[in-house]
Amino acid sequence: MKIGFIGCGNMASAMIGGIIKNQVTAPADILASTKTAASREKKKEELGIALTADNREVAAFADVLILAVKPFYYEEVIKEIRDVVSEDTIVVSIAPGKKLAWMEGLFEKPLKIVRTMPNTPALVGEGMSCVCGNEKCSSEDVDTVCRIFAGFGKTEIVEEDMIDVVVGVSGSSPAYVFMFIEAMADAAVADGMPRAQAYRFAAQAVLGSAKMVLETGKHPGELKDMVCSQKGTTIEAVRVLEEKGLRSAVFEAMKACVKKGREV
Ligand SMILES: NC(=O)C1=CN([C@@H]2O[C@H](COP(=O)(O)OP(=O)(O)OC[C@H]3O[C@@H](n4cnc5c(N)ncnc54)[C@H](OP(=O)(O)O)[C@@H]3O)[C@@H](O)[C@H]2O)C=CC1
Ligand SMILES: O=C(O)[C@@H]1CCC=N1
Repeated sequence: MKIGFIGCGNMASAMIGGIIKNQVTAPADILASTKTAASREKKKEELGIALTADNREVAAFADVLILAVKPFYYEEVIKEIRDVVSEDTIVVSIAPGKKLAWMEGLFEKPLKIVRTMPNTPALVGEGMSCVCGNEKCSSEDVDTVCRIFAGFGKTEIVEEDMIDVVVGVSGSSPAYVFMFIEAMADAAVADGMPRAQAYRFAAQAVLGSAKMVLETGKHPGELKDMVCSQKGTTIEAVRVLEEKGLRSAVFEAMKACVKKGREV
C-alpha cells in the first residue's frame, strides 16, 4: 500500500514515525510533499522517506492520500490535485471543520473520502484517532484507514458530527496535558527538584494515571478518592484545584476548542 502525505509538518511526521516504527508500510512506499526545500531536507533526514515539492506527484502515487496541510490550505491543495486523484484512491482528511460534503464538492467527482482526527502522541504509538468515511467508501476502505491509524495508536469509527468533539477531547488535548505536566514540573522545581527529574516524575504520574483509567475500568472519581487520604496531603491539593476552578477551566477551554473547530 502506497501512502501519500501532502504536507509533512508536526502531525504528518508523528503519523509517519508511527507507521514506520510499526511497519504498517515500508518507508519506500511513503511519499510526502512540503512547501519549502528546507523542510523537505529536514524531513528526509528525520523520517527516511522520499519528499517532493510536487503535490500532484503525491496524489498520483498514493493508494491512500492524506491531506496534512493546515485547514486554510485545503481548498487550494484540493483544486491543485483534483484531476490526478484516481477514483480508487482513498483521500483522508485530518483537518478540523472541513466537512465531507465540502470536500466532495471541491473534488468535483465522486471520490472515497475519509475524515479523521488524529493527535501527536501518534509519534510514540499512543495516538487516539477517529475515522468517518463518506458514502463512496466501502467498509474495507474504512478498515484500510483504520489499519493505518492503528499503526500509531487507537482508533474509533464515529459519526461525522462527533468529529468536532473529538478535536476537543483528543486532537487538541495533548496541548492541555503538556501544560499540566509543565505546571506540575515548575512547582516541583520551585520546591527544589532538578528540572529534568521533575518532567520525568510529572509525566510518569500522568501516564500511570491514564493507564489506571483505561485498565481498571474504575470511575475517575473513585481513582481520585483512592489517592486522597483522610487529613492527608492530596485532599489539600484537590481543595485548591477546586477553588482555582480546574474543572471549569477545562470545561470552558474545551467548549472554546470545539466551537472554533465548528467555525473553521
Ligand atoms: N498538530 C496537531 O496536533 C494536529 C494537527 N491536525 C491537523 O493536521 C494538519 C496539519 O497540521 P500540522 O502538522 O500541525 O501543521 P504544520 O504547520 O506543522 O505542517 C504543515 C505542513 O504543510 C506544508 N504545506 C503548507 N502549504 C503546503 C502546500 N501548498 N503544499 C504542500 N505542503 C504544504 C508545510 O510545508 P513547510 O514546512 O515547507 O512550510 C508543512 O510541512 C492541519 O489540518 C491540522 O489541523 C490534526 C490533529 C492534530
Ligand atoms: O490546533 C489545531 O487546529 C489542530 C487540530 C487539532 C490539534 N491541532
